Amino acid sequence: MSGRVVCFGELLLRLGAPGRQRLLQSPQFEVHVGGAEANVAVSLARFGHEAAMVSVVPDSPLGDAARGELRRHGVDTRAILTGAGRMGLYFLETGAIQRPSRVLYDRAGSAFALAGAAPYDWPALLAGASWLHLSGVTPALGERGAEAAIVAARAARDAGVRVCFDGNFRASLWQESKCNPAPILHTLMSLADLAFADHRDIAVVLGAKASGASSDDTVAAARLAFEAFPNLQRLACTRREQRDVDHHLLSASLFHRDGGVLHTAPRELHGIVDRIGAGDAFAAGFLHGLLDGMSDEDSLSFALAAASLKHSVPGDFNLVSAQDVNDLIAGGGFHVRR
Ligand SMILES: O=C(O)C(=O)C[C@H](O)[C@H](O)COP(=O)(O)O
Repeated sequence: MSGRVVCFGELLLRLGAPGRQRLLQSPQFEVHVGGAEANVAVSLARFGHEAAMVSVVPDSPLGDAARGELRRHGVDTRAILTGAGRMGLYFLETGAIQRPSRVLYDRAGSAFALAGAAPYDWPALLAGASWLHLSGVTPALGERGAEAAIVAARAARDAGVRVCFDGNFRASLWQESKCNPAPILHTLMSLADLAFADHRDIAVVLGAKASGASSDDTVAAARLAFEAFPNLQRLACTRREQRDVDHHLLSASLFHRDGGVLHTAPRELHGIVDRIGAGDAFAAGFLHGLLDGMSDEDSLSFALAAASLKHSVPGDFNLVSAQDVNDLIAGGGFHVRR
């Protein structure tokens, strides 16, 4: 069992300070293409699925390069349109010892944010799709982004295409947008069949009702989400415990509308190379499980292993195959494979 997955969101360029340097400590940046939903599209394509990206980039060498990078990884890029505006950027400074990593967005006025809902012919784009994937990043770009995300999710529901929504709460973007996230995210969650959200995302949407849910009480937050959102069938999240900047424990939970709850054992991640994109790798891993007809337990285990492997790969994309993930699950060890 497989199916086409349509991912909708902004393509970004990441400009990362090399190694563990501070931003602009030296005159170089390492450039990677990213963006939450594009990261999911690349993972799914690498896992063997038909993944299409729907977006708008500027008609410029930067937009062309970003589109080309997705195509190189097997994503269907025919619905990456061009429009007026700039390329969205983010700057990354990777932390070390007691200095945390920092992301600085520079994406106001991007072609994607300016485009709003207008350019997309959703019935055509969704034809033959089994899922639409989108995230809380798009509505955080401002009123036009919020409208675009809601129109896309409604079109998917109207077309009988399941909606996968990743909360991806970005406080700095919401602040800049001057919009109130709660009602917009509430609408999007109400359209989703599958959501990636933890107790903090749920508290943003449901306010005081869920804010009592501590990190030990994601179960209660999930219950509130199922009450509030009748279309929601499954809710998944990761939990990260940081031992130090390069040593984390990553585990995952899955909640099902029928009351089923699954928690994985933590995976221990030492010597982290790059954690950005691990949440997107998790979402793609879980979707892969569902598309391949795996049980919820196996899908969750695959998703966690995929997210864990992302920590070993520089850049936003999780450049691993389903075989790499299955090898990790099988406990293949760390000998050089020859
Ligand atoms: O698209 C955006 O606005 C982004 O922030 C791009 C980020 O590279 C990914 O979304 C990473 O997110 P995680 O998987 O949670 O680490």
